[in-house]
Amino acid sequence: MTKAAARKIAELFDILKIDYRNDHNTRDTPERVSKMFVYETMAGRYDEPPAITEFDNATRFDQLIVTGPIDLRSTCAHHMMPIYGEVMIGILPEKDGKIIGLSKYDRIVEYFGSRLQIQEELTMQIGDYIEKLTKPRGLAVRISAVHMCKTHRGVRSSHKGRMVSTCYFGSLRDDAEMQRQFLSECQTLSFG
Ligand SMILES: Nc1nc2c(ncn2[C@@H]2O[C@H](COP(=O)(O)OP(=O)(O)OP(=O)(O)O)[C@@H](O)[C@H]2O)c(=O)[nH]1
Repeated sequence: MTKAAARKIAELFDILKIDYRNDHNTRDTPERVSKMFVYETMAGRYDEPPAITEFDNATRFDQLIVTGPIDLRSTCAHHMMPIYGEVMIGILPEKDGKIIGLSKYDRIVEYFGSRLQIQEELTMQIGDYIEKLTKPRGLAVRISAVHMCKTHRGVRSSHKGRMVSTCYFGSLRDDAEMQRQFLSECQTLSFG
């Protein structure tokens, strides 16, 4: 796949009149970009989802857990420009359910970020995956991100401008008080 993609990127460079054959800086760029797509920025399309260790909820802990900020690195589906930001995840565990290792939330974000995305779908995909895996009582996924397709081209908006998207699952969907608690924890974690 990397070899075939590198050939096509070289073809694109020819069309764009980028002389990668003679310019020492771009000589290996078709191969580099190809490897970056396959092994890095779009790896989530080709790799298996991360292995998730599940534990019994031995102490029957059923209060809100919030983890974050988890760094988000993704790529916009429309212009293939970077999306970067932070993800906060809130979990209301089921007393008789499963809990997963804390680091696995970061791995799940990395996995779904490593492909062409729009933020709304990314938010849902992370939530759906965690919900199916652990069946918590409630779940919240909140993403705050900068879209470089807006800051580095097109409208060239402020780098401070972010998009925030939040998805609630299970009992958190209709529990305004618990949503407030989640948002308050997000604020605490964001500002240390
Ligand atoms: N809702 C949503 N919109 C996004 C996201 N990422 C990019 N967009 C927007 O999707 C649109 C891209 O489609 P077009 O309007 O066809 O692209 P364009 O003509 O190059 O638009 P401009 O960016 O305004 O120059 C732009 O308005 C982007 O700002 C996202 O994650 N969610």
